[in-house]
Amino acid sequence: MLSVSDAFSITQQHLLTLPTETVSLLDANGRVLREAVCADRDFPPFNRVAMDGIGIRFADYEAGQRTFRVIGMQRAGQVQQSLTGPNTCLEVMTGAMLPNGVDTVVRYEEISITDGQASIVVEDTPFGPIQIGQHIHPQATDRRAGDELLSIGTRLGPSELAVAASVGQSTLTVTALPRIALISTGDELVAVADTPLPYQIRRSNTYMLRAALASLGIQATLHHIVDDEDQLQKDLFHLLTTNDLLILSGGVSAGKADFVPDVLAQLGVQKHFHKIEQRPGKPLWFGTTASGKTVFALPGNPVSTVLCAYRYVLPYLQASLGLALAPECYAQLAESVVFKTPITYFLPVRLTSESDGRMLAHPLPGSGSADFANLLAADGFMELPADQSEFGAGESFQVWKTIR
Ligand SMILES: Nc1nc2c(c(=O)[nH]1)N[C@H]1C(S)=C(S)[C@@H](COP(=O)(O)OP(=O)(O)OC[C@H]3O[C@@H](n4cnc5c(N)ncnc54)[C@H](O)[C@@H]3O)O[C@H]1N2
Ligand code: MOO
Ligand SMILES: [Mg+2]
Repeated sequence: MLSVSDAFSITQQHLLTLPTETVSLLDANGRVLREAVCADRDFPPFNRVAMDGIGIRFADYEAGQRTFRVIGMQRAGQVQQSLTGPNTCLEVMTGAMLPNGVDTVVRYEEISITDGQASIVVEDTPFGPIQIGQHIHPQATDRRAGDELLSIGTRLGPSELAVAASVGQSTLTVTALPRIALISTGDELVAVADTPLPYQIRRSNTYMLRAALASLGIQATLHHIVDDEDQLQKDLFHLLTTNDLLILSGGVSAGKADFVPDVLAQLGVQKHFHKIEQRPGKPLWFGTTASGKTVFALPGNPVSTVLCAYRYVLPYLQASLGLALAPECYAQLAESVVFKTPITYFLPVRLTSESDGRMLAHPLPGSGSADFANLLAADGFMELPADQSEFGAGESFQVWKTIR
């Protein structure tokens, strides 16, 4: 059987090829950028006044002058003005262009203005003694015109959208989102609004998957297929033609109604693996078609479905969209754990961050891969390696965080 890391690599070698599309800046939040965004002007584009007050010539101040005749006002959004004559000043506002001849700004808090004369009354300011160049944000000190501000593969969030707006990008080229169908299978599963008979349960896995995919901005559709081989074949054939990715749950293990692997083979989906040395989620099935479609068939036990979604499916989609994989997260076990089976064990954990900077993982073993209520308290799964069976308190391992 396949190790977790080999299974992961295989999925990453068969990514979806997604086209680009152009979206409005207003619709770009959460999307993955496919074009470099460069500065069309310097940042800031002019010497910018950074405090409300007066603009003076430092040489006047250095020569002992403390009172300056106010000859006008330079507000934000006005064409640049000029300081004329010695011992004069202009009132200047934050965001304005620095007037010609001004090299120092003194805040209103440090001056008083009477009869058109501004006098400096506070010399020892919270920023220190008055200095040449103070409270001026010089042109191009942040970025230069032509600098690359956002690179291909950046996920667009609030800061990125502000930068894109400031350089005039009313539209952006991003990765198109894949069309994804989430398919529950099983005769025992009824709709959420139905009242289950004693031998039935309501389907829940596809709702979990839909919410997890929404974290990537993907709105997947929900489907259900009963445990009937012909029906499964008919419905999956149709869903394969109208989607880029199918994510199934259930029907992939050893039961007499577990038709999914056979039906996928009949439909020409090439199997890359079935079963991984892991718990939960052992019977995971992964394959692709000649036309570039992908199928993940996740084990139906809800905790297995959750683990496979976070450990394989979400990283698969991140990489397909052109995103770098999320940084690895590690934590120390808060108490010792024993797991004797020589397979990777994904232990549900609650995380706490300690005042000494450590992240602690508190085990929440629960009662197995059907106990999905146990995940309500979990922040993720700690990946305990297959070649170890005793895991001591304080030992550090990788954690796959779930969305909470
Ligand atoms: N003889 C063996 N039996 C089983 C093995 C095995 O290796 N040999 N593997 C076990 C493991 S591990 C898992 S995990 C499950 C996987 O089962 P399937 O993927 O075939 O899923 P089902 O049989 O359809 O259902 C299993 C379980 O999950 C519930 N389920 C399914 N779908 C949903 C859904 N959408 N929402 C909520 N719950 C769902 C279903 O009712 C069953 O209780 O197989 C073991 N057996
Ligand atoms: O892996 Mo199954 O997921 O152990 O129940
Ligand atoms: Mg089964």
